[in-house]
Amino acid sequence: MGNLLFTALFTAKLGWSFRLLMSREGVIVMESIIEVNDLEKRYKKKQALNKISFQVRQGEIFGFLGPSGSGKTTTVKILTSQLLYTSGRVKVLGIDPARSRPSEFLGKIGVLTDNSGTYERLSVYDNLALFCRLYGVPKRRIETVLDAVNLIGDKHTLVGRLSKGMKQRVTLARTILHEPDILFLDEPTSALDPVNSERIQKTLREMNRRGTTIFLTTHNMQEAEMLCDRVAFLNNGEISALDTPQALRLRYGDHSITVTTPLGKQIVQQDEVGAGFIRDLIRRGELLAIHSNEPTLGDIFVKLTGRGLE
Ligand SMILES: Nc1ncnc2c1ncn2[C@@H]1O[C@H](COP(=O)(O)OP(=O)(O)OP(=O)(O)O)[C@@H](O)[C@H]1O
Repeated sequence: MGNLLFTALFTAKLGWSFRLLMSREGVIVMESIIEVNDLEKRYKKKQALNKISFQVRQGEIFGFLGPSGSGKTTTVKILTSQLLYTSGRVKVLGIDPARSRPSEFLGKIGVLTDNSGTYERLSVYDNLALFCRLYGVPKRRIETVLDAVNLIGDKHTLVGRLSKGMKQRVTLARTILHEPDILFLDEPTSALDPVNSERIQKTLREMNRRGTTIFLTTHNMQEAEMLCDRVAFLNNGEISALDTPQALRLRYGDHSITVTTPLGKQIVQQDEVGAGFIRDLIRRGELLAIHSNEPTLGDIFVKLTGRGLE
């Protein structure tokens, strides 16, 4: 962005105001929707975040991956104005969450964390109706969000009678009720079975296609691979890598291929020697199968940090 000619050219209205910048080449680019610089958080003696920096672009699904205790929830709480930070600079939709006015800020974001409460003694529908009033959203939105989280058939059930996974889906429905510009999701599918995880992931992709930026924390690497445009690896309060899943796989893969021949499996490097070997196998009709050995995000995490994501 160093070669930007003009800033603040336009203020477009897409739910919130964002600045469009024009580069020297005349290409319009969008500013970051989340900007974090040298963010530090100390809880008494515990250094939970150690000067982390990252940006999230408008329209991205950004994954924050890290094992338990790495600082994911702390980051989400800071970004959503639930927790004050020790030092650094943080901007979400151009606002410092620590200095935000709840009435201005909270209507623009949706937050799903452990403590996103629902009322156990109210039905699913009445819970959502309450939040419709709070956000000034028409009640007809309730059917749409219940369908998105696969709870239409349970709308008259008391929330207290639902399973943990179903409660998590009610909370997600509440989180997306007011169509926020940014969704912060802390482990959104951790309590869900595979069918409902898939349904929620589909809903998130649809919301993203309609323009919602999503900040997702997870230690589920398949989920991150499937959903995220870019991921950051968080370890002990520090970011050890940040890029698209594909770029990370290319950078940290060993560029080898597994070939299956009548004699069994063999690992071959992607170089001239390997190419010659594969050509010979094809000529002799002995190449039965071929697979690239791309690492998973979990493999890369272990390679970089020496520990797993679980
Ligand atoms: N209120 C608190 N007081 C003291 N230490 C805390 C507090 N909250 C979190 N921590 C510590 O800060 C570090 C980061 O915690 P955080 O909850 O952000 O991690 P996480 O990556 O979200 O973990 P998990 O996946 O288990 O939720 C941990 O060492 C945790 O013990």
